[in-house]
Amino acid sequence: MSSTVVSMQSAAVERSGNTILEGVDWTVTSDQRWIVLGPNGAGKTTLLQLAAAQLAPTSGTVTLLDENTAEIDPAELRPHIGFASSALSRRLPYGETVLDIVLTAAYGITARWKEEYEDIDERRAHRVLAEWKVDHLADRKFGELSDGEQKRVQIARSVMADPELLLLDEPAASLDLGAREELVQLLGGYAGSPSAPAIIMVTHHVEEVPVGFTHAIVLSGGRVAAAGPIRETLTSDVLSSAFGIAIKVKESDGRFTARAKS
Ligand SMILES: Nc1ncnc2c1ncn2[C@@H]1O[C@H](COP(=O)(O)OP(=O)(O)OP(=O)(O)O)[C@@H](O)[C@H]1O
Repeated sequence: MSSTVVSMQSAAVERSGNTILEGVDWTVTSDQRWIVLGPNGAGKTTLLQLAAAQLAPTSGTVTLLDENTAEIDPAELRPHIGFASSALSRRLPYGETVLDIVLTAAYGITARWKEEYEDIDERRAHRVLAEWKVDHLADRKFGELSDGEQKRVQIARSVMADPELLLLDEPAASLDLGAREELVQLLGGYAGSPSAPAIIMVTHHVEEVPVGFTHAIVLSGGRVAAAGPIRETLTSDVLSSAFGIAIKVKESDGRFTARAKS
């Protein structure tokens, strides 16, 4: 049975006197995989930060894994929430091995120091690396990997602690076509697994939406322009209105494309 993982009611975020998010009502359940889409500056990363317990709403409520984030130390929630973003990746020690990058996630730290790891952790790290097709790189230094390989290692790291919620901020950004397609396929396979956690993925491109993602939320100017089942939300009308340009969206075999209407 599915359970509610994220619940936001009238959530708003103000920063430096500017309203960045406003009136966000949103529920994510454990069996759902969400795409967050919207123009630059629409508030996508800010929404993800609310869902990661990295940011508290200025008003309204954000409940994560049954805990109101205003009433609990966010540090208690974070081990249950996997998060991969390029900002986080830049903080990873480039000289560490891929295996250590993933292993340290079991302890909520970024660099190996003097921890004694259990065999069971090491076996899980290899299993997770294999799941994201980077196990053969386990002994290589993280900083020496290609962008595509680093992205997959980051995701492996974010699922190492078996989170109940997985947040991905533009996981396919800057990847070439081959690396993007490889990642989108892996994400699709993962999203389709009943044992996967709830997933929320921010992207700029509908072409990056993996098969198996079930829902989408479209932001525009800090507000929810549309939210719901993916095929009802990633429509030409919704995206044309959110991006302010006539867009034609097509879906084929569970994958989406979008281009300006000529
Ligand atoms: N710390 C901050 N102080 C003031 N304004 C901020 C801060 N962080 C973000 N903003 C502003 O909030 C708005 C939303 O930012 P956010 O990064 O959430 O948008 P986004 O949809 O993820 O954008 P992008 O697609 O460009 O990554 C932007 O106008 C941004 O300039």
